[in-house]
Amino acid sequence: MLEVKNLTKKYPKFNLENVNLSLPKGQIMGFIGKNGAGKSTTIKSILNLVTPNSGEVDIFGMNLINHELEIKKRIGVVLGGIDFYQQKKTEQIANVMSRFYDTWDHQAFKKYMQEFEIDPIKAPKELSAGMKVKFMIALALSHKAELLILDEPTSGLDPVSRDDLLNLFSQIVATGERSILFSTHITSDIEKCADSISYIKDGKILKSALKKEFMDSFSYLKRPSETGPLSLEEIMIRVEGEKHYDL
Ligand SMILES: Nc1ncnc2c1ncn2[C@@H]1O[C@H](COP(=O)(O)OP(=O)(O)OP(=O)(O)O)[C@@H](O)[C@H]1O
Repeated sequence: MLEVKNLTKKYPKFNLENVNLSLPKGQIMGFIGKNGAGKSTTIKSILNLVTPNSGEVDIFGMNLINHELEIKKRIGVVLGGIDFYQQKKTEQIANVMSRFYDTWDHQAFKKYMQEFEIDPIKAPKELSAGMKVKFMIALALSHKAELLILDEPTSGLDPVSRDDLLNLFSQIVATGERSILFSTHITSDIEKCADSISYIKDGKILKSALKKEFMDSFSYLKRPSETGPLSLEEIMIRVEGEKHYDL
């Protein structure tokens, strides 16, 4: 579904260096890293929303630069909230969206809106944070997006809404036909639903692997007294190290 090869993006004070990621069909990849590690920069570079300095992105087996329109019709993207058409009803937004996608299925859209309990006459500004993400997902599923890329979709959600959204992710990929890449710094989100984990630190991928292999690869961080496996939170905290303030 998604192959990222040696993606590099240079900002004046930050470098994204040789990012490699591989996401097969039917899987969820959790993309984790602390604030400022480069998660959003990676996602924007993958989508060509910022121009990478080098590297290649293939989606559905096609090069993104050569087939951008074709590929983007088949993906759904959620980057933060909804900052368009704040005043329009969600159903009016769907009508606009439907014109861009020849795969648009309006019956499916109505069904998703019912399933997700989103009122079609509400405007985005009247939706809660969780509802906004679900509305964006309803739009993506209605144009039959096969790959969903979401930047911190669970940030700002309460534990119940987060759990609900993560269950939805699992159900979206359950048929084996769709894949999801989502970034977060909430480790429990990843533990709950990701098949694979990619960990970015200071602009470099520290490890990208299936969940078990990923967790096992950090067992060297265990202290002698610890017998059970480390949680992802413990792994992150130990990898990042303690900061000492000179107060
Ligand atoms: N447009 C830009 N111009 C210059 N530097 C930028 C730009 N966008 C991001 N950066 C820098 O790139 C680095 C990585 O930022 P990025 O937003 O990718 O991190 P992140 O992992 O998504 O963080 P967070 O979890 O806080 O959202 C930061 O140091 C940031 O200041």
